[in-house]
This record gives sequence, structure tokens and C-alpha cells, in this order.
Amino acid sequence: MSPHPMPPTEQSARLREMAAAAPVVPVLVIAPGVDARALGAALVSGGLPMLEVTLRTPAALEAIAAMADLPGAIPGAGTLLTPADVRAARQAGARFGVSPGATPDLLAAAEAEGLPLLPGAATASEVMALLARGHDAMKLFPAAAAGGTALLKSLAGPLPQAGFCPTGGIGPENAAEYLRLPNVMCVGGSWVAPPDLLARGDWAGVEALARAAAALPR
Ligand SMILES: O=C[C@H](O)COP(=O)(O)O
Ligand SMILES: CC(=O)C(=O)O
Repeated sequence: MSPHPMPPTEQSARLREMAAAAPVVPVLVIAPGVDARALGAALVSGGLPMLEVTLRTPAALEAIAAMADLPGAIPGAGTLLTPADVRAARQAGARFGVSPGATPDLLAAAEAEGLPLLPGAATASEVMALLARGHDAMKLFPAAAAGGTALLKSLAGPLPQAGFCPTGGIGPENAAEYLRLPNVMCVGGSWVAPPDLLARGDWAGVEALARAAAALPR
């Protein structure tokens, strides 16, 4: 029996390095008209370099492109569902990708594009399928709904080699509880970029939320 069905890929290793930079990955839903570069700058100034721009709005790809050369920023694309999403994200300048789940086509596209991918998993079988393909860094989604910290503690027994970025239902009130777990690399969340602050262009407010998130112990 091998603890690693397959050695972790270089992409997984790069993701782990990126995830080590800060305890929180902001999950960004950027509406048209929002100044994405100013948003990215506020988050980076607050201490959060990884920027997950979800492909859920028509402004998403442009936002990634606007952040591509932002000093200190590591822009990435979330909500990758198809190979076409992976290619579009790469072309826009995404340096990593995130998906709520994982399909063979999506994994193959990320491998072909050389895009470090954080694929989603929520069960032991899904985690095992990703490990078997060389992914030892993954997203637990939807984290709270799927079982939260209790699920992560249970997975750590048989599958300690899997590192997670739990996302979905995490906020300032419970992030520390997740970050204390040895199999949690970082957590993802939208709370650092609330839509009302983005709509108002309140970058000082975003920076303050980012600063508090970056200071979370782990
Ligand atoms: O779709 C959910 C995103 O992964 C972020 O979840 P959240 O708004 O609970 O932080
Ligand atoms: C929710 C999620 O995992 C994503 O949008 O990538």
C-alpha cells in the first residue's frame, strides 16, 4: 500500500507554495463596472496575494487580465467548469485555477495548459480519485455543508496526504477553527470582498477586511 497512489504533480506543488503565502484566498465575484485592479491592489495591500476571480460574471476574464501584472498579486480563476474555461482563464493571465469539483476533462485541460489547479472534492472517494491523478492539494467544497471541520478531521485519518483549501460557509467567525487543522493549507471565502464595498469602491474597507484575514493564525 502506498501513501501516494501517484507522486504529487509539479502543479500541485506550485499550488501548495502559493497557498502558503496567506491563510485566506479571497473568492471574488466581480460585477461589471467594478475596478478590479483597485480591488486586487486593496487585497494585496491587506496581505492576501492569491486572488480567485470566479468566472461567474461577464467581467471576470477582464478582471483577471487587469490584475495580471499587479505587483504582488497572484491572480487566478475560480468556477472553472469546462476545458474552455481553463483555456480562457489561462489566456487572461490566470496563474492558478479553482473548481467546485473535478471532471476528467477539466483535469486534463489544466494539465495540458500547465495551469496549477485546485480541484474540488467533498468525499473520500473524490479525494482518492484526485490523489490517484497526482493532486494532493484540493478544495473542500462546499466546506460547511459537506461536514466542515468534522469532515476534515475524519479525512485526515486515512488520507493525511491530502491538503485542503476548504471553501463555502467560512467567515471570520469560524476560519481559525479550520486553519488549526493539519490538513488545511488555507481557507477560501467571499467575506473579504462583500458586494456592497465593491459597488461603492470602498478599497480601504476591503483592505481592512483583508488585513484581518491575513492575520488569522494557522
Ligand atoms: O460559492 C461559494 C464560494 O465558494 C464562496 O463561498 P462563501 O461565499 O460561503 O465564502
Ligand atoms: C465555489 C467554487 O469552488 C468555485 O467557484 O470555484
